[in-house]
Formats: sequence, structure tokens, C-alpha cells
Amino acid sequence: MIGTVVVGIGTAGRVRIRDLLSPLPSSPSEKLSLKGFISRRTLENQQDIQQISLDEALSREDIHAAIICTENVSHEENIRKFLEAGKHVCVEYPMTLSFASVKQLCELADKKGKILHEEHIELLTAEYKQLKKDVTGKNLVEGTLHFTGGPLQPGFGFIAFSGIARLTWLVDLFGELTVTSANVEEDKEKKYIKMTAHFQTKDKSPLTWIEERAPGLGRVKNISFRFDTGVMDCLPVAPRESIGLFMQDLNLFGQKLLGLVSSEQLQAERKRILHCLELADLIRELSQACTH
Ligand SMILES: NC(=O)C1=CN([C@@H]2O[C@H](COP(=O)(O)OP(=O)(O)OC[C@H]3O[C@@H](n4cnc5c(N)ncnc54)[C@H](OP(=O)(O)O)[C@@H]3O)[C@@H](O)[C@H]2O)C=CC1
Ligand SMILES: C=CC1=C(C)/C(=C/c2[nH]c(/C=C3N=C(/C=C4\NC(=O)C(C)=C4C=C)C(C)=C\3CCC(=O)O)c(CCC(=O)O)c2C)NC1=O
Repeated sequence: MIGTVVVGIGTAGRVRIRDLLSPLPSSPSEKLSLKGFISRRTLENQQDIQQISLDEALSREDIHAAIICTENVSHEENIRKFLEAGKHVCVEYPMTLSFASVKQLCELADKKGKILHEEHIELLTAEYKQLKKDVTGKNLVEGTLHFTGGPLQPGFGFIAFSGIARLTWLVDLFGELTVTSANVEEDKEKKYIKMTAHFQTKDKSPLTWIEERAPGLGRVKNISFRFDTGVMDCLPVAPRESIGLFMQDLNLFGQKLLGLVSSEQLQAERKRILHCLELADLIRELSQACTH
């Protein structure tokens, strides 16, 4: 069994505990055994699981893996500590808040011979799987992805990082991108923020990503993709799958730990993760340059 801890008890951390306690029968997640949770607060038992200290988790030999579910700004330090201690890591996206630190941590994972897995539930939704099928084989002429949502709590980082799920969609659908321009409009008092990033695909087709957050805005993704064969201007409707998104991700992490994922797939995934976070870093640089 792979002894596992959950770090950070918020929305994601609670779902992780729930899934670890009732893994999908006959799936890799059954091999993960929950040994405790870690929090910066002192908490009561969560779903009958006890809190343990970070130092205990890092030093115990029966603990082999950590699932990091804190706000984004704390990911880097937690990942580093667990990898240094020789533990595998699953981290909720985005891995960290800079391209440089992601590169370092990937190298550290390789040096230690440990898995460093970044959760991407946005690629696992039924609607996304259908969208991917619908887009595959079509030639993009131009496209826009516009996300809206409520304001984030502090600690979630620059908006291109907290919104990495949308960028990951674009890269997974249309391949590697080049950033052509980016800017951010913000009204801190009103908790309003809007980022606009322009890209080009390898075929030089323009692609726009807008990420907009303000009180009262619902979590919505609007798409408008123009292909040489016609326009796609709404997301496909697909029935929800029976296996939850975080459970699907836990199985992917479990498969990696059990050596069931090919090195080609691991490399392709890492390439995509590094590319997306590098783009997020460039968007930050360009946005900051235009506000000064
Ligand atoms: N929510 C979702 O649907 C998804 C989230 N993610 C990612 O998961 C990570 C965590 O997000 P999420 O769980 O939504 O964030 P939350 O804001 O719910 O929790 C973040 C951290 O804040 C602390 N915290 C939680 N509740 C309280 C509270 N009442 N008072 C004080 N501190 C509190 C916890 O740390 P501690 O226990 O140490 O105090 C917790 O790990 C992020 O990286 C996010 O990008 C990714 C995909 C989906
Ligand atoms: C209701 C309040 C609510 C909160 C506070 C919330 C937080 C939240 N949801 C996220 C992603 C996500 N959240 C969901 C889904 C959900 N997540 C949920 O907490 C619930 C109830 C669903 C409902 C199905 C999905 C699928 C993603 C992946 C990102 C995406 O598809 O864009 C993220 C990661 C950052 C991001 O991609 O924006 C946060 C912080 N989501 C919410 O819906």
C-alpha cells in the first residue's frame, strides 16, 4: 500500500480525503492508504481521519505520497519539502506560480526518482472530452475562450496561473502557442479583474483567452472557434460521468505510482505543463510591462 497524506483542508482537500476513503473498486486508487491530513490550523478529525504534523509526515517511512491542496502560493514550498523527503507528490493545479520554480521542481523529482503529478480535472470533464473529439481534425481560423467567475481568495496568484485550466484547454486543443500580447484591467475596490491574452497557433491562427472575475459573475466558459468548415460557438452538452473528476485524477496519480503510465505519456504531459506555465509567466511579464 502507498501511504498518503492530504495537505490543506479546503474544498479540494476535503474531496481528496473523501475519495481516498472510498476508492473506486479495482482501480489504482485502492492502493493508496490515507495516513492523516496536514493543516496550518488545528482541526478536529476530518471524516474520522486525524491531523498529523508536517514534520511527522515528512519523516514517517510508511508515508510515501502527499496530495497538496493548499492555495497556490503555498504549493512550491510544500512540493519541495515532500520531494526532498523522498515522497511522491500530487499537486492541484497550478503547480506553482512561476515557470522557473516548476522547472526546478521537475528536475528535483527526477533526481529523487519520484512522481510529481499536477492535477488537471478540467481535461477530465465529459464536456471537455466531447469538445476535444469535436475539434480534432478541424483547422482553426480564429478563436476565443472567455471565462468568467467570482473573485478568488488571496493566495491564488496572478490570474494567468489561477486560470491555467483554461490555457491548458487551448494548448491541448490547438497545440503549442506563442503569446503575441497581453494586458490586465483591474479595479481592486470592486474586486474586478480582466485579463486578455492573444496568441498565435503554429499555423499563425489567432487565439484569444479572456479571464474575467468579479463578484456576482458565474463560473462560465464561452467559446467561439471558427474553423474553415464552420463556427463552434457553444460547448457541447455531455452527460456527467459516474466517476468524479478528482477520483479520475487520483487514479491517474495511482497509475503513475504503479508504473502503469508510459514514459512517452509522462514526457508529453510534462511538456504540456511546462509550456502552459511558461506562457502564464510571459503573460504576467507582458501585462506588468503595459501597466507601468
Ligand atoms: N475547488 C476546486 O474545485 C478546485 C481547486 N483546485 C485547486 O486546489 C487548490 C485549493 O483550492 P480550494 O480547495 O478550492 O481552496 P480553499 O480556499 O477552499 O482552500 C485553500 C486552503 O485554505 C485553507 N483554508 C480552507 N478553509 C479555511 C478556513 N475556513 N479558514 C482558514 N483557512 C482555510 C486550507 O489550508 P489549511 O488547512 O492549511 O489551513 C486550504 O488548503 C488550489 O490550488 C486550486 O487551484 C483545482 C481544481 C478544482
Ligand atoms: C460553488 C463554488 C465554487 C468554488 C468556490 C469553486 C472554486 C474553484 N473551482 C475551481 C475549478 C473547477 N471547479 C470545478 C467544478 C466545481 N468545483 C466546485 O467547488 C463545485 C461545486 C463544482 C461543481 C461541479 C471544475 C470542473 C473545475 C476545473 C476548472 C475548469 O473546468 O475551468 C478552482 C480552481 C481555479 C479555477 O480553475 O478557476 C477553484 C478555486 N468552484 C465552485 O464551483
